[in-house]
Amino acid sequence: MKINRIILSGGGTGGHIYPALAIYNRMKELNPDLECLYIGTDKGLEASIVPKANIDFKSIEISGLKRSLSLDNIKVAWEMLTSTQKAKKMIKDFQPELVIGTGGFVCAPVLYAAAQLGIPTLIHEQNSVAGVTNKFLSRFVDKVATSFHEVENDFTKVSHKVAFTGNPRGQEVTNYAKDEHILSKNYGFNDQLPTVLIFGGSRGAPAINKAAVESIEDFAKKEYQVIIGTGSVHHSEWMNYIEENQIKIPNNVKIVPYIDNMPALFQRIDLVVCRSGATTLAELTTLGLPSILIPSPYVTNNHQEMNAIALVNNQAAEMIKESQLDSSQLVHTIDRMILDQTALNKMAENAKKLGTPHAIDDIIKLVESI
Ligand SMILES: CC(=O)N[C@H]1[C@@H](OP(=O)(O)OP(=O)(O)OC[C@H]2O[C@@H](n3ccc(=O)[nH]c3=O)[C@H](O)[C@@H]2O)O[C@H](CO)[C@@H](O)[C@@H]1O
Repeated sequence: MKINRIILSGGGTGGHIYPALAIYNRMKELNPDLECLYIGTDKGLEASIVPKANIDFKSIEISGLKRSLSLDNIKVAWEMLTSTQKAKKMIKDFQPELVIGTGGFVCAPVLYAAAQLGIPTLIHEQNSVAGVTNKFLSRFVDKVATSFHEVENDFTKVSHKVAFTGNPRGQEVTNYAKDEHILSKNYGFNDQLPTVLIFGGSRGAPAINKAAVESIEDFAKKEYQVIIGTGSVHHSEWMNYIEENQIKIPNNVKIVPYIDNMPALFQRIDLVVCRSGATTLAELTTLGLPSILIPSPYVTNNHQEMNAIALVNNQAAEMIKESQLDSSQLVHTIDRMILDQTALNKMAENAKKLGTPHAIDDIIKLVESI
């Protein structure tokens, strides 16, 4: 079956956006005539990530539904009404054959409008606990693709629509050719030395940034190199901190706001220190990358800790809780892991067993079954 026109929606954070782009990239590879419109909000990361991927981007306005009773929800209900009308117009103008949503509030009006117009719809849930938007939409869409079997508990009333596929980003990251010189070209590093990548999800994590920045003077004495991705909004704050505290950044440490080419960089990384957002974990597992996971304690139902535990239980990662994180704990754990190549290889192997290298193809099959 050839699909020539699709609308994608998903937003707020990278964890919702990159899976949508991964599906698009594969569908475009299979059908070069594919045309795509991405609907997001101007406030989410999609407003910068999607145009960079050369995909047409249109925005609507919608904020998050509060889980508790709140006057703000009246505003959200009003926005939902008006943005559904706006989304309907965009959908009628674009005439898609399929609409896919990958989570985040913006999907609610877009997928709801598409379902009302009778256009085939699919949503993808990345987490082990379903997001509010996906739970709401599951009643109206045709198919619900999942990445954890545990999430089926959140979709019991629509179990006939649910299918496990894994996270599309897992399949996408395996398609990148290895660039042996990416470390020297992009970071001025030695291409031969072990390299650690520290980042806190797509928006950055203050606690991880703090521990990493406070470790810089220790990192200076090490035989490995460290890239710290602070998250765009936090970068200037930490660079000011470094200047005010007269911390000298050594040659084996590089601090950047955001990494645009993560799949390419991952190929040359030996150990990752990061949050345990579901899309990041799909990448780490499919590539077989050892990691130290520091779950965000600020997410719905503590789902990042559950995500992390799934890896830890399979000896595919180590976990440090944010409450126990400081620079000495961080440096000590990195040292212990990076100096033990055999244990690192074993962890990589265990991680790979949890990967989802066929996720997109499984989603495409699911679409074809609608
Ligand atoms: C605080 C919060 O609500 N986090 C949620 C959000 O996280 P978040 O958006 O951080 O999601 P993930 O960790 O799942 O994915 C981040 C994505 O951004 C990429 N990346 C990150 C940093 C960078 O510099 N460059 C870059 O490309 C990663 O490679 C990955 O593809 O969505 C995830 C998927 O629904 C959830 O599991 C997380 O709990």
